[in-house]
Amino acid sequence: MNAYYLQTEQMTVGYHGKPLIEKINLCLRRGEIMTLIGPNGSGKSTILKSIVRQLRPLGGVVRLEQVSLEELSPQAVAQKMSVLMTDRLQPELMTCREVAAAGRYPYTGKLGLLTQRDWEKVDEALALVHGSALADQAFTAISDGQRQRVLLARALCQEPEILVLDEPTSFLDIRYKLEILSTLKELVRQRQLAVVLSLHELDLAQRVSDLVVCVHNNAIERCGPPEAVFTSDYITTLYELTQGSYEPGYGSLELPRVQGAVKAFVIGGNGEGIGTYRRLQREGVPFVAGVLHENDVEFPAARALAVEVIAQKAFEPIGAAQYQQAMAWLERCERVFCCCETFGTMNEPNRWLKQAARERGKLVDWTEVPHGL
Ligand SMILES: Nc1ncnc2c1ncn2[C@@H]1O[C@H](COP(=O)(O)OP(=O)(O)OP(=O)(O)O)[C@@H](O)[C@H]1O
Repeated sequence: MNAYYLQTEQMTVGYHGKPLIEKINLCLRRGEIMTLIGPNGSGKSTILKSIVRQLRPLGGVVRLEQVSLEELSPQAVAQKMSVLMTDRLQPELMTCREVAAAGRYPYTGKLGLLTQRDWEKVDEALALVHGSALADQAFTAISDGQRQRVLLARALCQEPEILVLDEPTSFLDIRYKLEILSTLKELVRQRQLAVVLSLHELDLAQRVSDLVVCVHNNAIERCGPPEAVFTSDYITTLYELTQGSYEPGYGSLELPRVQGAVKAFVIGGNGEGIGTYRRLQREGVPFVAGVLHENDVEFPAARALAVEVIAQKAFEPIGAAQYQQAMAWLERCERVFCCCETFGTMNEPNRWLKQAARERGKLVDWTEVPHGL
């Protein structure tokens, strides 16, 4: 049986004896990634700090392989668990290689001397996070993102069985965000690590996590696989979104649609309309989109940003009713944008719409439209 590696049983966390979240029960196996999400100040870091003993839980037990952390020596814990928290470390006069090497101390003797083998592990870990070139630079003289990678190397060369990371991707540019999360995913697969982390990037959380834990309203409000958590309705509730919307398919956010008298009609399809919808939104132009198949990749963006979307059921040719509805809007609008170059049997009426717009002198070449339509 694949037993749980990490378990929190009725763990209550908080500060100065005052509970913030009570009776938290979380379970994680090796080979799995658990991600904590939730709004600022909801308690993600507090939970992580309590798991790693930086903060003493106010109640309950944290177990590693069924053994309470209280019963394990600090060195035994350090050989199993590496931690990367957001606290800004400012070690004076240390090179990045020396900072990363601190991860090896659970394995050194009393004098803390590193062997050749230890240094090899340090260099391997630096290479894993693409930090080899930073090795001899002063830790205080590199960027926040570079520092984050060196600290991850420190956590990795500790050769843990479980990694606990608080917002490991903050400060990283998109390349390193992707690289760090892919490295983590690979380590989880190859070394059967267990990983607990907190993330603010919902799109990344959706892609890397086996389990997502939602922290909100002083509770673990929901916990489950990403498919169960990342629904538009729930993410709106979790983050108390009052503006814009969340699109679960891509894990993306859209700004609120522009309301008001409709000025433009967009003939979309094939994903090519998304850029136009966003530009009209940015420029404050209320628009209608159509005729779009409900399974078109751009349908969610159109639904989020257009005043109205004229939709056709998936896999069905555009029907007469939808075409007439679109024509009625087209007649009323000042401008028509067509993002499609190609038409087929399923969207032939969109070609007629484009032709109608051209005949009425309404068809706009987007590239020639000045800003502030
Ligand atoms: N040392 C502390 N003493 C007392 N209260 C604290 C302390 N640190 C954090 N808190 C409070 O605990 C609550 C949870 O904070 P925490 O840092 O765990 O949230 P978070 O979900 O990690 O937030 P963020 O997404 O902004 O990092 C907040 O209300 C915060 O003000």
